[in-house]
Amino acid sequence: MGANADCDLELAYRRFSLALTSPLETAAGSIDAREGFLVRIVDGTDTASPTAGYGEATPLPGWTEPIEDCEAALDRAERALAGGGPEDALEAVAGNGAARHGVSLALADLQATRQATPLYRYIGQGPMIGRVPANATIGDGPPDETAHQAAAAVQRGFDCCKLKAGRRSVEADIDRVRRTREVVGPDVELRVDANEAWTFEEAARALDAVADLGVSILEQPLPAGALAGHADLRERAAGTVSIALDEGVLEHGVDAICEAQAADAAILKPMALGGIDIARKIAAWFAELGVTPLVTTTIDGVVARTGAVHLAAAIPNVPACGLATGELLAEDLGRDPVLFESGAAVVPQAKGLGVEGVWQE
Ligand SMILES: O=C(O)CCC(=O)c1ccccc1C(=O)O
Ligand SMILES: [Mg+2]
Repeated sequence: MGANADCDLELAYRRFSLALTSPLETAAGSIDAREGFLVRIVDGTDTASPTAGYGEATPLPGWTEPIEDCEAALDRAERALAGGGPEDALEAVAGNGAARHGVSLALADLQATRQATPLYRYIGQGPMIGRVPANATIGDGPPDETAHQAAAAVQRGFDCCKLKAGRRSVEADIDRVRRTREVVGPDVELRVDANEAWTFEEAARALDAVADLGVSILEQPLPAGALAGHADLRERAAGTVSIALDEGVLEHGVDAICEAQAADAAILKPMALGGIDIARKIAAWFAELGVTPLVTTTIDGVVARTGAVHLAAAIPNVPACGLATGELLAEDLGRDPVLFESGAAVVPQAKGLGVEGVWQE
């Protein structure tokens, strides 16, 4: 594809590092900082008041390409956009989840901004949405700390908490959930995410216990490869607890998961899937086949987090999503346009993403 005569798009990116206030403990390891690239695409033909779009490429080990590959892909995209157009830039980052996320988000933000449309309406063509429900994210800490953090989240207005699990024995995790249920009471939704930690026998024990504790979703109890195992857990749960796949979504894709009847819900991480455009199509496909799509960040900066909020707003009737992760960061790329009120993210209604002031010269 040749250069587009109507526009002269220029891509630039810069590296950042954001510390977490305290490490997020998970069964797959501890996350203590997030390093990535802020992406900007400017239309150079608009010399009077240049329009810009912003994206973020924040790789996470085990979930996306390594940061070196991400940088190399962004470098290719910069040259592809200068010598060609948007399609060439997207082709240059294909297969690199984080890099494609950054470039596609910057392009979508630019286009939605030009059309004076909030990003979620630009990508979804759907109705106006005021808020999307969100869960609080609670790390895999000791029982007291877990219960205390959940109680504090409820104090801040959340009515859904997702507890990370799987670093301890199943019995210790059941104790963590029991203590948490005791302090938050019966009306708060509790979910458990084991990040692939358990054997089938362990997962079955955990499932029976968390069912009695009123847990709504058990996320990725078994390794990603275990499609039949998750299908067996679904049968065992018999509708009491929903089984969600997260790592398994990346490994198997929509059709294999639905065919195996391995999930009630699917966790979609736009950073890992390659962008909110791709994630939105996957969400619609899952929904069509009766699996409930959910959105979560990978503990990203404000640009990617806000992109995830727009994605969630483009999914009809989305349940509580893992969007409230900005509070885990000690620093950010700029001011957060998303407020949380009564456990819901207030969706920005300004044009584009609605993120401003992230690219100081
Ligand atoms: O869903 C949430 O509440 C926040 C996101 C989250 O838990 C997460 C963040 C980074 C990497 C993996 C995961 C996960 O869901 O497994
Ligand atoms: Mg998960």
